[in-house]
Amino acid sequence: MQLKELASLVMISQVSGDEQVQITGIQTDSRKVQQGDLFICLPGHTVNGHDYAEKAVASGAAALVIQEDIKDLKVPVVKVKDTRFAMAVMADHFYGHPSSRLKLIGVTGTNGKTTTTFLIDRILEDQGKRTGLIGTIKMKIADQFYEMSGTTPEALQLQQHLHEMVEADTDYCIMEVSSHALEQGRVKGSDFKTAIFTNLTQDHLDYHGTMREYLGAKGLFFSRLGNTYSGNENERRYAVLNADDQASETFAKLTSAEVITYAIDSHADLKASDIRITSRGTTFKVNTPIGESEIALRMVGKFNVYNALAAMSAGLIEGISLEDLKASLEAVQGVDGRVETVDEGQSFAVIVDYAHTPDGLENVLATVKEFAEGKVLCVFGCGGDRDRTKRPLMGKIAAKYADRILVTSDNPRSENPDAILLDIEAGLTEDGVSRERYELIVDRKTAIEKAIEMASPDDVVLIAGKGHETYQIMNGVTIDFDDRLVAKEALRGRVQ
Ligand SMILES: CC(=O)N[C@H]1[C@@H](OP(=O)(O)OP(=O)(O)OC[C@H]2O[C@@H](n3ccc(=O)[nH]c3=O)[C@H](O)[C@@H]2O)O[C@H](CO)[C@@H](O)[C@@H]1O[C@H](C)C(=O)N[C@@H](C)C(=O)N[C@H](CCC(=O)O)C(=O)O
Ligand SMILES: Nc1ncnc2c1ncn2[C@@H]1O[C@H](COP(=O)(O)OP(=O)(O)OP(=O)(O)O)[C@@H](O)[C@H]1O
Ligand SMILES: N[C@H](CCC[C@H](N)C(=O)O)C(=O)O
Ligand SMILES: [Mg+2]
Repeated sequence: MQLKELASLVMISQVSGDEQVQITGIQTDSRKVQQGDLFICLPGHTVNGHDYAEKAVASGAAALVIQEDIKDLKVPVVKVKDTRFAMAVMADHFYGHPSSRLKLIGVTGTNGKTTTTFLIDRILEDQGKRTGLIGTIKMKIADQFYEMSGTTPEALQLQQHLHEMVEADTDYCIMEVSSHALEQGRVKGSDFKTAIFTNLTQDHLDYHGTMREYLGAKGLFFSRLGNTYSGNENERRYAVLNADDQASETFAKLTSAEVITYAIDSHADLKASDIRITSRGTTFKVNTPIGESEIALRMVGKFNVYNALAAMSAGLIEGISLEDLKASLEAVQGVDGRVETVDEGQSFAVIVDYAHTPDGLENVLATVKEFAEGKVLCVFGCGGDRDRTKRPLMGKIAAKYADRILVTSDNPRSENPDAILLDIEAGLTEDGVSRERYELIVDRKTAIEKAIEMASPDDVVLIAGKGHETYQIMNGVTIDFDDRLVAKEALRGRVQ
């Protein structure tokens, strides 16, 4: 493709040099540039991509896209106002508008994105569809799996992955859309058929600043949806909203797509009732626009009823029958690291969960409390280089629900691990929790071993925060660490 074809996508752009130069790839990381690539310089949060322009040229970049002037460049240059915007539209064009060649379903919200995408994936696969999945745990293209380093890829990688899915003949891509992604325009250029909202509670205030800004970022997903709607079958767009979350009112007003609601407490198109939770699963009744059903999930927790309702809504949009939705949802064993039990035949329960926000922790602790016959022991921490204000809140929640609390490390990253524990302790002790009820143990392995050692028959040990993660990032170094394996080892070593 010629440079001028890509440059013409951005109205306010200026090309210097040969605009007929051939572009064979697009890259935003100088370390990955190959001969013939177009290197797009992104301003960045830590470093400035413009500083790597020369390196990119030395590695073979055929042309550059910049938003800041760079002197003495030896290749053609396109100057634009916003290289992130240019990246999104150029990548979408370069890869042949992949999002218009498959059905794209996106899930946003503070908690429940991964779980909901997995449920939708299962529902569609059971209909014989070829699916792609992009999110926190993995990327899937038909039957191939790939490691992911974040939740929502940058626009360039996203368009590339969608293109790979089109090439692999997938009918759908179901993806998680994080608030960071929305704020940074990572999904610009992606045409979603269905946009799903799970919930909005506190997280990521380090990045968004206030809940208002965080709400604004999520709102971008719905305001950009359905603007081309004309009644044509292929142009129909849907916003699936959780009516029990007040943010949904805002999103319903922002979108021109058809709104479908789900809820447990409020009036909604899909409404669940008669929820029953045991240590083995959750049953509920559901009223939908096409009839009633009774569902027995193998997944534990009221929050999973919300995730199931969101997934059912996506299924109904695709014309799937209630019987089939029920069969698919009931077949799901669970999602990796989400309320996952570790069973070595012990007399108490050990559960690993990915709750890493105040709301997530409160939900999972409330769920565990509901079926625990003995004490609840909770091992958890809070991530470093992330929202600090959630630390005391999570401490307070642990004190409210758990009988014994072991505060420990959860990816302290570049921060002092002891200082993070003290931030959590400040909230934990706010309501006068006694000193015997909690301990601060920086080493996560020791904390897990201790909780397992302390447990009595019928107790529940909840290890929260890392779920499927297989690493711990401490002092900037990443080491292998898997809560489930550590718990297994500790259970095997325990004197029963
Ligand atoms: C705050 C944030 O979102 N940062 C993302 C951002 O990094 P950045 O802007 O700091 O990039 P940078 O490192 O300054 O580099 C700027 C430019 O220089 C280029 N560069 C850099 C070095 C070099 O040698 N050569 C070179 O060309 C880089 O490729 C980049 O284009 O762009 C990078 C490349 O796309 C991302 O990897 C990075 O995610 C970081 C690692 C991150 O931790 N992000 C988290 C907060 C995040 O986005 N999380 C959400 C999930 C949250 C949730 O919902 O729970 C997610 O969607 O993953
Ligand atoms: N609908 C929900 N509402 C509240 N909490 C939930 C919900 N679903 C899951 N959780 C809790 O949040 C944790 C994370 O769930 P999940 O991985 O599905 O969310 P996510 O939105 O993908 O998270 P992330 O932003 O880190 O990718 C679960 O382990 C569970 O404790
Ligand atoms: N997507 C979330 C995951 C947090 C998981 C937790 N284990 C942590 O490291 O804080 C984030 O990057 O903020
Ligand atoms: Mg996720």
